[in-house]
Amino acid sequence: MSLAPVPLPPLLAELRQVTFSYADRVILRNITLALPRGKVTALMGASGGGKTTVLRLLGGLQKADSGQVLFDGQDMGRMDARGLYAARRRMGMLFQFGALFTDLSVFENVAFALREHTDLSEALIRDVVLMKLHAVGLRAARDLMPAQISGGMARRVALARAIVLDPELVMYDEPFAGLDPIALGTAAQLIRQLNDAMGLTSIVVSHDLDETFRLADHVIILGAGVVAAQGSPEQVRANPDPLVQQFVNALPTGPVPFHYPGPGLAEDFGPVAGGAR
Ligand SMILES: Nc1ncnc2c1ncn2[C@@H]1O[C@H](COP(=O)(O)OP(=O)(O)OP(=O)(O)O)[C@@H](O)[C@H]1O
Repeated sequence: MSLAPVPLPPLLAELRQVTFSYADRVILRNITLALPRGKVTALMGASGGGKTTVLRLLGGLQKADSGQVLFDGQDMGRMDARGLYAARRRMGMLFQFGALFTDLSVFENVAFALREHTDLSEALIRDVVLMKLHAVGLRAARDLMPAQISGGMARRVALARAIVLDPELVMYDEPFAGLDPIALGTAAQLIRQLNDAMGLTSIVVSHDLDETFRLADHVIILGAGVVAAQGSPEQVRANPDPLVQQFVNALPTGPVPFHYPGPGLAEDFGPVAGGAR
């Protein structure tokens, strides 16, 4: 008798009714979102809306005030230090401007996590590093120092570093920031290729609307601490919510305010002629 394989749950990670605050400032309000397994999810929204905070919660770097952060069906909020460490080993993170170690070569930058977290032989480390560098097109750049490579290449080295331990979930925080259009297109294509070839699940925080909508299978728009929309790129584009429309059409005015919330003008400058507030 042959046993049918047990199907994997369709979601690799989820936030369920999560609320999170820094001190007494609520950043995320009862949000529920899902990362479908094997897909590229884009997390977008206005600056300061809590996107990086979502990544930090998924990575177990912050704890939710309430609600559940599930990774492969397990509640990260209930894990002890050992469980968290094991979960993080299954994740690769490429954080905003994640700098390379400037005094290590490209090769050593990628090898770093292998040396820290495994006891692989030198020969195996070499093979794994060269394989990852090959995947990002930089096998021949192994001996260069970070100062000798372009910004786009550095981003690709950081990508090779993020996938060196064969993670299941890769989190990219603004992987396209500061890249020219060609390097940006290359980075997006790489994220897609690595996701599909390595059977990863990816989440990409990005402000680049066009590239990100092209790249993603699933889009989540965060606005003012809540999920304004989530679904396929087409579903999100068609969502009539004013905040979503302001965002997908890059409109300067709409529900997302220009000013960071705080005291009124009169409070800082005194009464203004004409009654401006
Ligand atoms: N360590 C911290 N302590 C207090 N407040 C913080 C901290 N980190 C972030 N915040 C605040 O939390 C809010 C959400 O920040 P977060 O970095 O998650 O937003 P974001 O959507 O990623 O923004 P951006 O797109 O500009 O990077 C911001 O208003 C920020 O000021």
